Amino acid sequence: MKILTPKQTRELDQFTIDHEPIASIDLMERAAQKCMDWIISNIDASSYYIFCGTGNNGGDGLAITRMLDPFPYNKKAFLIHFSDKLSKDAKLNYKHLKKTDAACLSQIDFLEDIDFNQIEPDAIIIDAIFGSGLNRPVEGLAKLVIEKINELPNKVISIDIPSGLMAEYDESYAGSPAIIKADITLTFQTPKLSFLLPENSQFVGHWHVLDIGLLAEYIEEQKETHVLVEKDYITSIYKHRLQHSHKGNYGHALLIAGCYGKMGAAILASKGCLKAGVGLLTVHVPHWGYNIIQSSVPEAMASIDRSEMIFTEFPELNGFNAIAIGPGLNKKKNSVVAFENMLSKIEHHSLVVDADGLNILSENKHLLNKLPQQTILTPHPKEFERLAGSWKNDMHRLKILKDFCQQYQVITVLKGAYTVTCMPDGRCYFNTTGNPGMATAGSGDVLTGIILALLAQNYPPDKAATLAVYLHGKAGDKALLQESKESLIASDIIRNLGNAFKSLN
Ligand SMILES: NC(=O)C1=CN([C@@H]2O[C@H](COP(=O)(O)OP(=O)(O)OC[C@H]3O[C@@H](n4cnc5c(N)ncnc54)[C@H](O)[C@@H]3O)[C@@H](O)[C@H]2O)[C@@H](O)CC1
Ligand SMILES: [K+]
Repeated sequence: MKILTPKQTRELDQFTIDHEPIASIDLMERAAQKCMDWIISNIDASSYYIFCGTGNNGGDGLAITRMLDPFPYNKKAFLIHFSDKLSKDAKLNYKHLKKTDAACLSQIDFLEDIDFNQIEPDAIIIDAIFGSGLNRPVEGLAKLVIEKINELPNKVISIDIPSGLMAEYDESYAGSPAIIKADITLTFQTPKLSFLLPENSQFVGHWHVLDIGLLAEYIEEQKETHVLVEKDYITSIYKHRLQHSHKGNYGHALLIAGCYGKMGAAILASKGCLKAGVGLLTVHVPHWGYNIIQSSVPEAMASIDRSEMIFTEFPELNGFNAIAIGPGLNKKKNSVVAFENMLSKIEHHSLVVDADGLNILSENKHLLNKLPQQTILTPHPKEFERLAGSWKNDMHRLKILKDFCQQYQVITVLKGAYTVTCMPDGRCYFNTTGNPGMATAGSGDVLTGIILALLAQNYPPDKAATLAVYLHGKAGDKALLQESKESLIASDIIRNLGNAFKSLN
């Protein structure tokens, strides 16, 4: 699903109004009705307090209040009068509500006009103060109201976007205190980019996309800049296996991993790679790790380094079509030299760099310029900070990520909730699978193995990265059927990769 910018969202509204065609007031009615349908089916409460702004988001809130009328609920709507200029459709809905139930409607000019004590703790607050039209931090009366709502124990449902949160913002917006902390956000047609940034999960709560019938035709024409990766996208890139195929069809991968004391990382990455369908796997390990890898992963072939303890050389690369380097490696000088030598020998191979491979890059930045185009880097946020510098907020981090990928023409998988895969042209793909149980030792090594396997099977690097991230998360979700978030370990992710693949059929 494409994520639209605020400008595109406005254009999409207008496109629908012009081409469906539909009057804007009827579109607002449709949006409010979708919210009502969701609320009636999912919420069990007897009182609703609806806080409305003066723009179209407020118009939605006023329409929802009217739609509550046939139901036996207590309801009260507050028009937060931070501007004299009501939008045209908010004004119409204001008049309409006044006719239906004038008693439930109050205009609020001062914070004291609201008796917050009357709001029962189990009542639902509907937040329709600001939507996607917000273009600066909230101040004055609206700020006071938002702060007061955040102090209440009530469940809050935000319409379209928590009031005070911008759909997109720059680094200067960090730390704005007046943002509604919603439990649920009902957003229209596509999610907003800010929903996908970790720092905003405290505001957005659980979000649901409501289809209000805005025209897909417009969305299809828009360039993919930010994409939410869901099953439909993944099934469109997943290649089914042919009946008459053999292991030679699925590539030969080289994994360079492990050192004295860190062979587990090499084992986990190897198993992830094999379970993700690679034809053949060779693991290059220090001499010391030979027995370990042979006995733990009998399906893999071993290439032995002359060094007892660390990575100092690499095998002839010709026979391989994809290479991964980094899990459980180390950063010693001889390994850096071997890594640099290997980079100069890479021709047609796809490359993944993880863990200590990334640390080598951040301590030897000149190597970044030597990475083959479309190399896939898989940092967690700390590793990314070492590679690309620090950020002021998560939106700023996204900008740094895009600049980094464009500068070095690499693909970066920045791990976390909604792991984002950024392409060399700046396109960003946000993953939707996975869970906090996967924040566990070795989880990243498994991901590296999966990416390596998909590259070896000839997936283009951008698709290999997004598909691997999705499958890795899905395997983690499947593992949660037997495990808890605490008990889940990297081996459970490997064990559930089969279920993750099956879920694509
Ligand atoms: N246009 C359409 O067709 C539809 C719009 N819908 C609703 O309309 C919303 C967008 O409405 P609007 O564009 O009217 O904007 P909002 O209702 O989000 O904001 C109201 C107005 O406040 C002003 N403003 C922005 N930041 C402010 C601040 N910090 N302090 C004070 N005033 C500020 C802006 O001029 C804006 O027009 C969506 O979020 C959605 O809820 C829905 O009804 C669906 C259909
Ligand atoms: K809102």
